[in-house]
Amino acid sequence: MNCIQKISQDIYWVGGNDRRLERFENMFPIPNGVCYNSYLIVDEKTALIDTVDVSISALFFDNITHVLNGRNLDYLIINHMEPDHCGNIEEIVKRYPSVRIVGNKKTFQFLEQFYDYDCKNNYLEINEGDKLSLGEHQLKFYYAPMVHWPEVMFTYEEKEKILFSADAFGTFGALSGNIFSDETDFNTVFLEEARRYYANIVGKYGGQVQSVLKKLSPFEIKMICPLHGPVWRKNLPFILEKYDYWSKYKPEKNGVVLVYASMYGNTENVMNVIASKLAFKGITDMRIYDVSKTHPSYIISDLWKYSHFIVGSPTYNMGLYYGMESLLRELEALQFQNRKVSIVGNYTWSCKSTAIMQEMLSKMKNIEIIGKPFELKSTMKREQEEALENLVDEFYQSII
Ligand SMILES: Cc1cc2nc3c(=O)[nH]c(=O)nc-3n(C[C@H](O)[C@H](O)[C@H](O)COP(=O)(O)O)c2cc1C
Repeated sequence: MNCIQKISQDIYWVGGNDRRLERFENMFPIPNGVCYNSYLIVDEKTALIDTVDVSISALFFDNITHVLNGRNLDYLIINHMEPDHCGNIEEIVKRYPSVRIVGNKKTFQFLEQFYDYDCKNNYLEINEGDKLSLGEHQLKFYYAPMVHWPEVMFTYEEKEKILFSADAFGTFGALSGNIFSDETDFNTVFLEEARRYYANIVGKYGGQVQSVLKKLSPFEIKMICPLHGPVWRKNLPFILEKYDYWSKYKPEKNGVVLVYASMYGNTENVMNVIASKLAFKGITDMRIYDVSKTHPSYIISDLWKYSHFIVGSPTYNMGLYYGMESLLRELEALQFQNRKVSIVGNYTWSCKSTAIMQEMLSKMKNIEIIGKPFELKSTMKREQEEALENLVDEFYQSII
């Protein structure tokens, strides 16, 4: 049974949800599932914009068949060649042998790398700014390299001023019937997941996102149709502003995330003491995470949101506790920048954690280390209280 949505007079959502998948990219937990969006434009010519993951192929073909209602599919536009959107190209060509597959040079290169099916005769290669007429609807193609793969392009529909934005402006989370973000309680249901999706998946490519935002700025956009999550129709400035902040690595909020590793609870204890002292001084809405408990994608998402953070970790095998090391490596790989941080190290016989955290953080762009790193020798002693108080003071002053 088909399950479609109309997003305008001639444009249909023919995607679907997956609430069974445990991890997106086999890495990121998705407790609220995910949706794969695909859009079908019905005009003098018909055009499908991207396909879906193979996990929902049966539903997808029910949807297309229903909307086409016996008509042929003339074009398949591939904005993004990642398998969660491309799993059905071969089946599309088998069902609609005359379909023209619209993509750029890199799209076709990737298509041939992933799939053996030879459909070269179907290719319609476009360049930046090329136009395709469907009748009343005119499509224009713009490259959006590394948002978040090199072949990515955006398709702009000129009549209704709709931007088909590939993975940009997407979010984790399945749809609950409502296709438009303004029909959802977006801030409660999706915002945290949209940030987690951005920070972890697109986060590394802030510069490229900024270039695309500049490229789009002269266009009038009435709707944004991403490949995951709800469609943006009202309140477009809200998501555009979020993207501007996220891609500039600009914190959305003055606030603190405390992240620690701890085996016996002593580093954890100091992090709690620091948070309590900051709370006493008036800092609100802090977040504390144990790297062994919380998936890094959630921690990274909050680090993207807040202006300040504190890291605490014991020494482990003359190195840094693995979970903390992995988190800091991931942040560096994501080009995380523009934050203020303080450090808490712990050890029993030879301290390495403090220096390693310092070194890893200093490799990141514009990460300012506040105060003298606070070091514990197994547990915090009374005579260290003044030093901790001083660090908290300095850290507090850097927030207000
Ligand atoms: C497997 C293992 C390796 C460790 N390696 C070191 C080390 O190389 N140097 C050191 O000084 N302490 C090392 N420690 C000790 C812890 O860093 C130390 O006890 C610390 O105080 C634990 O902090 P916590 O109470 O927050 O877990 C190691 C502990 C474990 C279990």
